[in-house]
Amino acid sequence: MTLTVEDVHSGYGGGTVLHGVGLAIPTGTALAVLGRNGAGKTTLVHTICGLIKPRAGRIALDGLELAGRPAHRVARAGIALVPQGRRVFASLTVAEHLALSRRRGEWTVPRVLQLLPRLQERLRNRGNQLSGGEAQMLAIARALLTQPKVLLLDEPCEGLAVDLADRVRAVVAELARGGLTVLLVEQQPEHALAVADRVALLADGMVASTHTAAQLRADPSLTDHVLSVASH
Ligand SMILES: Nc1ncnc2c1ncn2[C@@H]1O[C@H](COP(=O)(O)OP(=O)(O)OP(=O)(O)O)[C@@H](O)[C@H]1O
Repeated sequence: MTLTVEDVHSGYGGGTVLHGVGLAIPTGTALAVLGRNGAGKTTLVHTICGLIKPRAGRIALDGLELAGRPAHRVARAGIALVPQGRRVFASLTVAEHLALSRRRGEWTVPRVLQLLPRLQERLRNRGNQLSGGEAQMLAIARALLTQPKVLLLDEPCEGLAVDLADRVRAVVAELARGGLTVLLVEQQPEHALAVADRVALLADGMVASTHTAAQLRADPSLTDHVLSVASH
């Protein structure tokens, strides 16, 4: 399904963080949103999935308007979030996490374990016994078991060892190739390019520019003005 975000304004209390964000992610493609710390990336994904109510703007899934709907309604419409920091429960086992997330649909527990075989070996381990990479795999598995059409991933490779981060990115790229619509929040351009077809640069609460992966590979300096600390 195509996710469309138009002129979204959002923030906390008296402060506005997003000042008119616009994006469109066609079915089966992956868009990475790149931006510095505090640029508003998490605010954007939380606004899309209904955890923060936007002050203005439109958020639609294949034309179905979702802006302002509560998170459980947005989830039911087919948008799942893999949150920053994984958010797994310390005292629940992997098997219990999977059982709690499961909804009827094409993603079954055996299918997610096939995609993420490391979890198969950890089914009886509790959340606090998992490595960062395993917890990230579990966070992705949980999201898939809700049968999403759109997957939002907030810095999924943050804090992971290089080989595990590569594995997580490979899984996300495979999901997009399989037809999921993916929005990936990243801070490193090279990580975004490992997964995304297109990259949106977020600065000062707005999309400063959007580039194809090929354009960014050909001219890495395109990200300089939004990512370099010196320019601010
Ligand atoms: N719960 C909150 N209440 C008030 N302000 C917040 C809250 N969460 C974030 N902010 C502020 O909103 C701005 C954007 O934060 P956000 O977390 O969206 O940025 P980010 O791009 O995801 O950053 P990071 O890369 O550090 O995760 C920051 O100035 C931050 O301090």
